[in-house]
Amino acid sequence: QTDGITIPEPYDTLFDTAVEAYYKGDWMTVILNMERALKNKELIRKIKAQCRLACANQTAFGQHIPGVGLAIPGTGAVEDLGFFQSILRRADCTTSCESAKLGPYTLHKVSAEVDLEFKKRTPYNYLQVAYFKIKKLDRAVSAAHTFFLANPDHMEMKQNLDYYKLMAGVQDSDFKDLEAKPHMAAFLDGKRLYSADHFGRAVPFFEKAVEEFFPAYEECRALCEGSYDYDGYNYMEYKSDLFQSMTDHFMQVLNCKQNCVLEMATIAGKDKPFEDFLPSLLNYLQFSYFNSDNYAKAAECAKTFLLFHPEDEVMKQNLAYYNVIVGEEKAVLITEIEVIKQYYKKSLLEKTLLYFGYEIFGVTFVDPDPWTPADVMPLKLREKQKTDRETAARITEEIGNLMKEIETLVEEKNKDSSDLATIVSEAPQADSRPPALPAAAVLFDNIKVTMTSKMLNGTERVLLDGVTTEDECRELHRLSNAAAKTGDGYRGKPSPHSPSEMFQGVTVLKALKLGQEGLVPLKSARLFFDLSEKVRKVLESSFHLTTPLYFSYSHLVCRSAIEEKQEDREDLSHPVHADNCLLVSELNECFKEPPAYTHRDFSAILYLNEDFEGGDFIFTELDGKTVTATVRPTCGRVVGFGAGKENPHGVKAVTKGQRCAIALWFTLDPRHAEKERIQAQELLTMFSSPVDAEFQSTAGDSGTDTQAPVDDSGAVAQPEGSEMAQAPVDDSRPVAQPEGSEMVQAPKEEVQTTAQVVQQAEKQTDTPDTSVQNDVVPEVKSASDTAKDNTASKTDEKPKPEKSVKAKQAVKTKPKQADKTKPKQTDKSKSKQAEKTKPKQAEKTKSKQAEKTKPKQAEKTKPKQTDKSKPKQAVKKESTSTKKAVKKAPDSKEAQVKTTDFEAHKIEL
Ligand SMILES: O=C(O)CCC(=O)C(=O)O
Ligand SMILES: [Fe+2]
Repeated sequence: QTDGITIPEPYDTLFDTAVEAYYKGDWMTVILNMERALKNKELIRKIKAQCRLACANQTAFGQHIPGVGLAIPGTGAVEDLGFFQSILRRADCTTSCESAKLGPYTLHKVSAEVDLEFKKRTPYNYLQVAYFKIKKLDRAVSAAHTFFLANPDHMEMKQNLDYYKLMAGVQDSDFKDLEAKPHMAAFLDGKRLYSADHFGRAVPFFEKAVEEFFPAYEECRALCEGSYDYDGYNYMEYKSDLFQSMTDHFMQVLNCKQNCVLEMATIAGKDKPFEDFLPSLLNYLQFSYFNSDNYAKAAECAKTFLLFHPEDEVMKQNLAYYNVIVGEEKAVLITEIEVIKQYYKKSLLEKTLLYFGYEIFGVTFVDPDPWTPADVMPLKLREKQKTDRETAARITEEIGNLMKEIETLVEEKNKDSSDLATIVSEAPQADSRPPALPAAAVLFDNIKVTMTSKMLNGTERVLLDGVTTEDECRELHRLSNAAAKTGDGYRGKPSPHSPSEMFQGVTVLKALKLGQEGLVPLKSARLFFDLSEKVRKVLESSFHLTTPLYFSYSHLVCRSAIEEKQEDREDLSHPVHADNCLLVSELNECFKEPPAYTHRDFSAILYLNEDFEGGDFIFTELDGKTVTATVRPTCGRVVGFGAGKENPHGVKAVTKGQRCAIALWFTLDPRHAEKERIQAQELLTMFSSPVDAEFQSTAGDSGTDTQAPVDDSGAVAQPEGSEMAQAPVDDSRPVAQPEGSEMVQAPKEEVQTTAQVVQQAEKQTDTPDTSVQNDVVPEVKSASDTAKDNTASKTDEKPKPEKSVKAKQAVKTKPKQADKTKPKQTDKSKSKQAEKTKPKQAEKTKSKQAEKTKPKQAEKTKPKQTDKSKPKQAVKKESTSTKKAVKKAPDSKEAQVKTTDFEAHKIEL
């Protein structure tokens, strides 16, 4: 506390306290601290923005050049000093304002990790659980809703929400977005009404959206005036002179400010901001005004829209139409909306400066707006971009040719059907390397290398065939289904990756346990164990490893298409991800840091069947979209690959039938060798001891079918390799929350020791549903491991961002989704032109003149007119308007392009 002002407590500390309390089940402390963390974060944001905006007012530079809004510091040495004087005063003002209200700068600096948690709305995930536990349902619901909006792929939260909807005492109004940005909330409300043709009712919402846009925009911009980001520079070596360093920092700030447009246009949980937000908003508003007979306002909006898109034919025609109705005299007095005009001018000027910085200093500027006139970009840059585009096109063509050559090569190679031994002996080996482990070919002579890294267009990739026999495939397929019947690692939940598929998984230890209990044939469980060992050896050999691979995790897993959920399906069965790093496809980066399983070095999938549709395995580039190779699963085929960033991969939607495979992850580091594997080995040794011989035979006889209620805990089950531990919902899901089961579900058990795992596995039969949090176990650690990284793993224990979310989102940009939310404008703009003689328009037009000349155009944007439009008239105009609509319509179809991209460079096997 200073001078009666209370300095807000840092929100990262509050967050940590809340998380700690969560694991102790101290719900009140969770709520108190998490709510305060959210409040303080917002408060700090507000204070900073207010300080900077107020100081900008107090220490504005010079006069404004009329019509441009550019400040001039003056001319001559004395005025130059005046300029710097203003700078000093501004610095004094903001620094003292901020430090008086917030304390020292470092107090509120948070790590990128914490920042990400708040961006992902993780606090609401904790709050949801805490409020649920203390029976504050309305709060739990709004927290759940708020979280889900930003994490729409979160299946657990979806289930919670579905559950809440059915609960007594929960109101529709409880489903609130607690983080809604007022302008976006108003816009979305308006858009909903608009889509339902309630134009008049949409007007106040769109108006509010415009009104709320600017304060939020200014706040966002003020927050850009932070410290210089030395990213990419060595701070110690950074030696720019006064003006260069001022320029560097200023360019960064200006870039950030320009990008506020995108922040304003971002909708929680959507991967792409709303395109061309402000002009689109004006477009919606003009048409809503038109339909509410407010032609002057419609004209004002149309005029303002034309600032951004002066060549837009439809809007020009609309404006002409409105002008006629309003009357030319009044029409000339209608001007663009002032605040938007200023915005436009300022933004253009900023772009000019940024392009200057780009051209002269090489500070990259990617224009966030689609409306910038071409000549704002300096000629040289334009030419450079043109050459770059041409080069890119040429490279694409060359790659295409190369691919063809490769394909021919592949065909030829396949003819030779080279076996592993040849490949191994051909492979270049560094002289200094110790001799490779024994070649798998020596051990297993039926195995063929079908494709090498090169053929698969990547590095550390291999495709092997003949690893198992048809009989073995069938046996393991049966095992998977038998194990699933007794309960799978996913508790009968649908796939954690796609709502259109069912997932079932079983680990080696789980299978052996089931075998021991006589619920599945022990022989099959043993086969599972043996085959995974075989793959391990083959992989060591294929990659010419000189040190052994250790198992990190093994999983027999099936994905089944849910028949009635296949229509209009656009998602993948398994979103593109990498197995040991967090893929952020937007950045073309993969971060090798927790919660990724960073110790995983190699992955292999052994396929067991092919009688299903879809389900191809794909390798992509780091963008998560460009497919570099496709593998069709088939019995006995293994795709092996390095688990890192060089191998982003995913699984295409399984649209019919069931796809089964053994997924294996390996590490080179013996310290990370899977403890469960050792347990499994011990069990196997025990089974083969004479004492158990009798038991074994009964187990074998018991067949695959059983009615016995068996725990489905899959105590060690873990979501797919790439998937990280999930949020607390997992263990607190209201559905999974019978009183008394609390102990088992306590979050602190989330990370289990091997001892616990085994104990739990042993208790299985009498605890039918103890599995709740088991499949969120990030990694089974030994007791000593757990103790060892107790401090470090504090963050590990937090609900973790789902690793593949980003990749998922990137892949998900689907045409249909875009369509769903589309206003009918695209259709409308098509139809308008054709609509010349429409009854509605005739009715609406107030003057004869108007009727004669304008109706068609205004009508263009009308909903539902498509049907009515006259074929002949439509033909010619429609083609142009369609194009335009695609470009300018608020929800453009651009997303479609992505899906096509996704198929690029595909090599089918
Ligand atoms: O099943 C497959 O083909 C791949 C699965 C995968 O990539 C994973 O589980 O990490
Ligand atoms: Fe994977």
